Amino acid sequence: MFSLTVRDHMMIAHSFKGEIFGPAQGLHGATYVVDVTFERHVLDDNDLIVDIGQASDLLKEVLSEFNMKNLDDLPEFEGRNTTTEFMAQVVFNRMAAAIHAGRLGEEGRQVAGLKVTLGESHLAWASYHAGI
Ligand SMILES: Nc1nc2c(c(=O)[nH]1)N=C([C@H](O)[C@H](O)COP(=O)(O)OP(=O)(O)OP(=O)(O)O)CN2
Repeated sequence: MFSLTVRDHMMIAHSFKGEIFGPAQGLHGATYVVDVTFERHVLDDNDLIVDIGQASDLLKEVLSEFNMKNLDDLPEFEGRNTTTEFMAQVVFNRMAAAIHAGRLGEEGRQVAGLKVTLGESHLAWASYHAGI
């Protein structure tokens, strides 16, 4: 399996519900480093998994939905904790839907799997990884 990773980041604010979160129950900010790995069994005619520029543009567009937002204000996250791992799956779902919609072209549909990793600091990160 071939894999290619592009990186971007998003700055968000959020708060969590639950004693386990301690001080993070209050509103606080995070700058997530977001890595998306595209997996493919066979390279395309240009010997690419996906074009790095197109993949980077798509990731930036997906993250723009959340960048500089207070995630507590977004109705779709009501009742959930927008943890690092939760947001990794959210970004995964957005990327997978965009690829299925042809946003990386017909060749992009040959992407067999994605891994999305959100780094919340240099000490902790979480991923969601699945076939698409
Ligand atoms: N599995 C996860 N655990 C925690 C997440 C997360 O996204 N996934 N996030 C947080 C907070 O948002 C923040 O990043 C850290 O908060 P804080 O309470 O300061 O950190 P710790 O839990 O590491 O440390 P304490 O010793 O409990 O203060 C927290 N956890």
